[in-house]
Amino acid sequence: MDVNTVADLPPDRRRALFHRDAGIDAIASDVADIIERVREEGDVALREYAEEFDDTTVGTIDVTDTAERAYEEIDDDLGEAIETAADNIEDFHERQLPEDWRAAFDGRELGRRYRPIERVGAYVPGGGAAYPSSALMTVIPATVADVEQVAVATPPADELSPATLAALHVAGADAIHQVGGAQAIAALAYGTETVSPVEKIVGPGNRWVTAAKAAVRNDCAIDFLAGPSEICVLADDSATPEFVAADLVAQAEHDPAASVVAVTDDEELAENIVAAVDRQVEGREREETIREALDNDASGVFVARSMPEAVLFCEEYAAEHLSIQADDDEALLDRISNAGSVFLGPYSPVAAGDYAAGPNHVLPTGGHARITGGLSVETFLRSTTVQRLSSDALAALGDTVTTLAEAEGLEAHAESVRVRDRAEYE
Ligand SMILES: NC(=O)c1ccc[n+]([C@@H]2O[C@H](COP(=O)([O-])OP(=O)(O)OC[C@H]3O[C@@H](n4cnc5c(N)ncnc54)[C@H](O)[C@@H]3O)[C@@H](O)[C@H]2O)c1
Ligand SMILES: N[C@H](CO)Cc1c[nH]c[nH+]1
Ligand SMILES: [Zn+2]
Repeated sequence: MDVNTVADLPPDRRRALFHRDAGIDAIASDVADIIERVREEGDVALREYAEEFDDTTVGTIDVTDTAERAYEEIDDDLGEAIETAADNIEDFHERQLPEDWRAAFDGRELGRRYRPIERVGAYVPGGGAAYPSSALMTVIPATVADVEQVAVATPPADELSPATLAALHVAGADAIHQVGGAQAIAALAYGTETVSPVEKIVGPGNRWVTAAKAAVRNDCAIDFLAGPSEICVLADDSATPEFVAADLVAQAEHDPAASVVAVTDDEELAENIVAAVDRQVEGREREETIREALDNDASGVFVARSMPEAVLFCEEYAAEHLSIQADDDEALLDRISNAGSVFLGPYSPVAAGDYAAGPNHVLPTGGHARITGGLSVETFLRSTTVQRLSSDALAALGDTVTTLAEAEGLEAHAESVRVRDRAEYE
């Protein structure tokens, strides 16, 4: 991990940072082949890919009935942690449920109503580490939205993670399939003998999962691209280097393709963050993954000439997670628009939000925070508008509609209004 000056960043480094893609584009054609094979060969392909990519032989793909037992058998401490996290996530997401509404607009009765999508697929990662937290983060908002069928795909293993299965039980998953990577996304999008196709796929994953979501999105809705993890820490001289470093190392631990950056106006702090990172990485269980992530071109510590310049850097980077560790964090927050989730102050480590604070940890990566927020109850709802016009309200609007219809050359549209103005139909 190196220290760089924001003002002197060469164009290729700016591209690596601000147009980062975590290696997703490079595997698009391999992913297309995997998807094609799953569409042609169904479960046979899923089993063969499990041997090839997950190094395991899959017996039954549908493992739904193992979740309850896993929940009963896990340690009490783990069970309690899952329940506490689940309660906090549920509380936060219940606040997001929108109300149907109707209102009068000059005689026009207009409104909006919300209904859940019927069949949703949730991807719960599990290649390098098990992700019971992602089980809670994907399935709970779907159940809060009242989705009828939530089908989960999670990578196969000789022994599936009991914590993930237990979390899926607590969250209320309806079906659980052991299938991972691009093949899981293909199975959820198009169906196989065992996996029923869904209407929308949600959830995070590595670059294989993310590239596959991008590839199927014309045939099956997706939430957004939630790929290898990212963090940007915006810090001033009040920040504690050990805290900043710990947050960078934590997100680096997810994936060699993770992007972890810190930006500050204080050169000494930048040097101290790098030194603290070095101290913290040494001897870590996932040291190799962390080092690769820290050393990739989309990671680094950056020195800006001022805090406004540091804020601009954050806006351009558009992080999945933005941590603000600075004196006037609320004033800095006011100037930020592009971030999946913002963590304010020294005692709000991203890891708290990853697991248990309540907000969703499935968040847009690769700069997609410029255009979308993270997973929410709304992700699982579709809205329908409703309109009722009285004859007076239609009469009041008639000239506007017919004039615009004629301007568009759509005479039948105009006539469908005029016909209602004739006495014989009353
Ligand atoms: N953005 C978010 O909201 C968010 C949230 C949680 C986790 N994540 C990310 O999820 C990811 C989890 O990654 P993971 O790898 O542990 O689990 P994963 O479940 O995402 O991926 C594992 C699967 O990848 C496939 N795969 C691996 N190597 C392959 C290859 N060479 N060719 C084809 N397929 C291959 C395998 O099929 C395997 O089942 C990390 O990148 C983490 O940062 C993101
Ligand atoms: N930081 C991840 C999102 O990028 C979420 C997570 C799950 N477990 C630990 N962390
Ligand atoms: Zn994390």
